[in-house]
Amino acid sequence: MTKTISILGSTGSIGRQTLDVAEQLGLQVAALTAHASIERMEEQARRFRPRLAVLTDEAAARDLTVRLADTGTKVLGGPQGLEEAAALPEADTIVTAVVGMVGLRPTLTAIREKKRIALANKETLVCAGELVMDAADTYGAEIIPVDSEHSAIFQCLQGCRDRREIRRLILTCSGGPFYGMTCEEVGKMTRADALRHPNWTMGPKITVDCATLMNKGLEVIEAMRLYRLPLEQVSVVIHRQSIVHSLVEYWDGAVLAQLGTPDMRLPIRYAMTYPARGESLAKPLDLTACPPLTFAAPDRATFPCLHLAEEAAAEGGTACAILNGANEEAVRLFLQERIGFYDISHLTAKARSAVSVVQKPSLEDILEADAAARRCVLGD
Ligand SMILES: NC(=O)C1=CN([C@@H]2O[C@H](COP(=O)(O)OP(=O)(O)OC[C@H]3O[C@@H](n4cnc5c(N)ncnc54)[C@H](OP(=O)(O)O)[C@@H]3O)[C@@H](O)[C@H]2O)C=CC1
Ligand SMILES: CC(=O)[C@@H](O)[C@H](O)COP(=O)(O)O
Ligand SMILES: [Mn+2]
Repeated sequence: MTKTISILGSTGSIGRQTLDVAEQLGLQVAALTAHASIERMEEQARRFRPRLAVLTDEAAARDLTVRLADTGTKVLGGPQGLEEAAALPEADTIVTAVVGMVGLRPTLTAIREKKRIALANKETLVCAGELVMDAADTYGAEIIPVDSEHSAIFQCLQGCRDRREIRRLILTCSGGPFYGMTCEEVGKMTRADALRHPNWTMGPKITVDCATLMNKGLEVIEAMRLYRLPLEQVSVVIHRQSIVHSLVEYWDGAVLAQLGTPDMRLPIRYAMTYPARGESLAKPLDLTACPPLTFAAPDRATFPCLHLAEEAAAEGGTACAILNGANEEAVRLFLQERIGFYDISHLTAKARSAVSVVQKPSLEDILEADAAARRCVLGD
């Protein structure tokens, strides 16, 4: 059971909900980090009194130092601050809630420090999942998934003593805001349209990934790495209501599912209280009041990002880091309204064709693959 946390990405959607859970469970907070959200960070630091507050943007960190001068909180600037936060001895649990593969180095640091890692930052596992899981085994660090589907699977695997009993994992997928549209209709969708997720309120990058279905592709890779299963044992089903969070099918035909209202505080809380369960303060799921639960096959032709991710997963090596780096840059351009919706999949496919894949990669190979993919998307 967690007593003291540090949160990497405390000002974001997962970070803020983690602080709500921390308050409810009475946890201490050792460190908070963000990129440039000065006001939100000042408010959080005054409320939770961490020993360390980090803003990776140096100018923002200088401003925060002045603002927090009357508190006992030390302020650091720059990306290396994330690793300092991940290594702080007071924290037993590090919540990785930054967006993007910037979470990779601090996650490795936390693993070396044998922390419990409550992992929301899926891009880290997509780019370097094998390295991360091997390091966790070597150092004896626990990785508890926070992503709702992977938490659901983690919960359905409690009591499974032999992973060879699993026939397949079934990830549910809402289908996003453009479900059921034709390619022609989808091609006209704007930033504002893509940011309207049907069931979840999340940060902008993951919300766009849900609209392209890249989020589900990243989650397929995340599941393969977390549970060390091949692509053939990870499937996707459209479930518009986001009430069944994912399922595990065993070889004897039993299919176990975890259900709940779409509320990230449940998987966040479970990662803190595991193996025990805390109490939810939200309204319980009322099965008689919820809409009919439906299931359908995903449309990989209209949403090519899912297939792009599955192809990268099948190829292995640095293919997933290339996919992820290209997608991060393409989504950034889409959010800046500089490219259209289908340019995200086109640019990602272009980077996958242009950048060579290295098998059995080192950390340096992965970082280089990521950088090359980003250069390809930006035309550098
Ligand atoms: N939101 C959700 O419900 C879910 C999220 N996830 C995953 O969790 C992660 C976080 O998602 P979410 O909370 O939605 O994202 P948000 O965009 O809401 O928050 C991102 C956080 O990361 C910080 N950050 C952004 N860029 C950098 C950077 N370059 N260096 C350091 N810190 C940075 C932000 O700081 P600042 O505010 O200063 O920009 C903010 O604190 C993602 O990997 C996402 O896929 C998984 C499942 C559900
Ligand atoms: C809350 C969460 O875990 C998100 O990753 C969510 O799964 C997004 O929903 P879809 O990808 O199913 O649209
Ligand atoms: Mn998810």
